[in-house]
Amino acid sequence: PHTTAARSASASAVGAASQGQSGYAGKAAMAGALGLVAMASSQRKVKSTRAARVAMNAAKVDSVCILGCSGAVGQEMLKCLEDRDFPTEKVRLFGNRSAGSTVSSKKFGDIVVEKFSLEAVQECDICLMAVSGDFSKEWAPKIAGGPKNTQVIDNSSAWRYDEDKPLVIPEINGEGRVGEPLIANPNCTTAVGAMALWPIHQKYKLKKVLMSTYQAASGAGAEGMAELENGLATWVKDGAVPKPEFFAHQLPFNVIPQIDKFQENGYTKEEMKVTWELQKIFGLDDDVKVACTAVRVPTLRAHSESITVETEEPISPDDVRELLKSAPGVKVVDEPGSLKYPMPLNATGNYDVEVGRIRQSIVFGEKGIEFFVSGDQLLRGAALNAVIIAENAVKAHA
Ligand SMILES: NC(=O)C1=CN([C@@H]2O[C@H](COP(=O)(O)OP(=O)(O)OC[C@H]3O[C@@H](n4cnc5c(N)ncnc54)[C@H](OP(=O)(O)O)[C@@H]3O)[C@@H](O)[C@H]2O)C=CC1
Ligand SMILES: N[C@@H](CC(=O)OP(=O)(O)O)C(=O)O
Repeated sequence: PHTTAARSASASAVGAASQGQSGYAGKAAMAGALGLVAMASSQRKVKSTRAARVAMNAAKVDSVCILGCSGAVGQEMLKCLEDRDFPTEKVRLFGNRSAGSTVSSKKFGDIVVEKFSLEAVQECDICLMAVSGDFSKEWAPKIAGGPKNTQVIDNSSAWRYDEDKPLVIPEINGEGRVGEPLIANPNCTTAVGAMALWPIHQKYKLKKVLMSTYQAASGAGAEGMAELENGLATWVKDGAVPKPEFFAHQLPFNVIPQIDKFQENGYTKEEMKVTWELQKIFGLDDDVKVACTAVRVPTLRAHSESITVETEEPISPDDVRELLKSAPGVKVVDEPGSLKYPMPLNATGNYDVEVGRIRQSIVFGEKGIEFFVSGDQLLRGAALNAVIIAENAVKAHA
């Protein structure tokens, strides 16, 4: 059946593809759209090609599954597995409303989306989870282990703050924990900022971090993207934006300074996630302070952040530029004279987080800098991060 979710997600992906994104970005969005269109229209049965059983210790696994394959993150996970030539014989897809539809994958063939069941997911070596935190709370611990010793890499916030569970950005703190049965992926805003902050912390030691964010509609999932697109399309047609159903307020022509629920201290949960998760991933001392203001903006994809840091050691913009040029997962885009700086449209569909506008802070002087980052939160903050963790797990078991 062609579900509402599949329809709106495919519309979103087509929209992203036609939003002026070039190269990988446009292609990625269009491929996602085509995949969902195929998923919706085709009921073809996938021929069962009984792959030779390859154990986890042969640098290639039998099967990887994506649980939540039709969502904003799940669709990108399949693209990452394809683009990175992930060492697996087979990819299986699980969903709820999308179950029964077919996704056409260039690399893995036609894949029929299966309804979630514990037994079916536990037939896979690795489960990439892109479902809600509540779903993950209930099912991730049951999935991890089982007859295939299934490893779960979870994108939700369910396990991030659990002391026993690794919270991993592979380029930062991935070593040593790749074999754990359940690994948590960070919040997308945290992951995008962390790519630039980690090299700075290692060299100059962070003392204070102040962040303001500009977060795209897709951060709220496929339905968030659809509401932004539909709102703009209706405004063009009728001259008015419909009442919001998904976001708390109208997003077109607006910005909303609330993402997730307010906490007792006046910050939102999204803002506190940045504090909690940078502390855990970087292993920050309690006296290093991190504060964030998280804002939803009417862009489709890629989160941007304005970041000010105070450091223990003197720091200069030129040194930071040089440092970040060789940092993994980072691309320095910092030529104000030729109007080159990070922007979400340019970061969309790219693995690297763009960093620019690097300048000495007039607040913190020689021990402070300010900069701007844009990174594709569906990739760096979710799908790509999870797939790199899984790649490292396969390599480690080889
Ligand atoms: N969007 C983002 O930028 C980021 C999201 N995350 C996290 O990743 C997770 C997924 O987010 P996102 O992709 O945006 O969400 P979406 O709302 O776009 O997608 C949700 C997915 O969950 C599936 N699902 C829901 N209920 C079930 C069920 N009972 N059984 C099987 N599948 C089910 C849906 O399947 P179906 O359509 O078939 O019903 C859909 O594929 C969330 O925990 C989110 O917090 C993390 C970082 C970034
Ligand atoms: N909350 C983020 C995306 C997200 O899903 O984050 P988390 O996985 O921490 O709930 C946003 O809306 O942009």
